[in-house]
Amino acid sequence: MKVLSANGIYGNWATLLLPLNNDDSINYAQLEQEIDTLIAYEVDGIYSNGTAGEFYNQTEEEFDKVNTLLAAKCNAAGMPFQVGCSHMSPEISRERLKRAKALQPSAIQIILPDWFIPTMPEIIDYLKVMAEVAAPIGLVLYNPPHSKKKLLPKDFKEILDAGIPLVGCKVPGGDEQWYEEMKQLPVPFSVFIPGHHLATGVSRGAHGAYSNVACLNPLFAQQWYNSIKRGEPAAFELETRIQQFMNDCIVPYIRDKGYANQAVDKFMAAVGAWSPISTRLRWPYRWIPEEDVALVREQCRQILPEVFNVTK
Ligand SMILES: CC(=O)N[C@H]1[C@H]([C@H](O)[C@H](O)CO)O[C@](O)(C(=O)O)C[C@@H]1O
Repeated sequence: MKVLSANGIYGNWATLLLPLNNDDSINYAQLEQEIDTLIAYEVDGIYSNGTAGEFYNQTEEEFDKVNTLLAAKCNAAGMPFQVGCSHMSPEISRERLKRAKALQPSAIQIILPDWFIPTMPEIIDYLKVMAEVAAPIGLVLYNPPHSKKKLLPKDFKEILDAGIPLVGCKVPGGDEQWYEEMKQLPVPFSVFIPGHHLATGVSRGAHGAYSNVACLNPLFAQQWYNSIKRGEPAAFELETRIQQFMNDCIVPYIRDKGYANQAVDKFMAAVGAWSPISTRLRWPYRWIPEEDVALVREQCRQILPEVFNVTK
């Protein structure tokens, strides 16, 4: 694929959920099907090895296999894709990055080193080396809500002022003030915020979402983004209901029952019923039982009937 600059990275990007068999091995047949479906739905882009792709829990062989598959299909279809080279270990991440380059992704995602909290000079040094390895492919910095070092707008400014050619970020977002400060970054920068805040986020200057709504149903999420882009007021009304569904039916699994964010992403995919991927997460993380799907699907049908009515 052609390399994307900051302005080319926008819209509704779908994460590649890691399909697992009951023995925790990867179900590659389901993975292929998942990629084919996302391509057929014409999402704005697909990315691998985010949290919901369980990047932190794959062997190097699995990493290569998952991403080779994704690259072959996306390159053939002309679908923009990003490879997640994120890893808690800087060394493993750098090696993943070297191998991912050969797959010709549109961009590459990384996280910050994740054992001892890195200082700003260490962060800049890390990103400088990673950007050199990645060039001419751009880097997107994934700074999740649970990151040990949470980057503020001023930190992104410091990184960009130091000449690090990051093309974008994937962050939890913030209030109006946060959006204002992100708008003032010194270079074009692709700011991606959580999926269920997309209408408001785009209205405040965000470029898109590496989206949890796409976990629920990628086609629904894409049509919502298209409506946001057309400036339709209905897109905001829909956002209210998406957030109602998230708050009432999904957040309690994280807040009250202690499930991981990625458990919820896979659960939402099962609720949306667009793929046969199970709710299972790799050891030792707990996943939400399949038995919960039917009830939440019913609740979702009440709040968001569109999820089950979308057609191309
Ligand atoms: C709310 C939301 O959209 N969550 C999404 C997050 C955030 O984009 C990211 O953590 C930045 O906040 O990324 C994922 O975990 C991922 O990459 O697999 C998918 C998940 O659905």
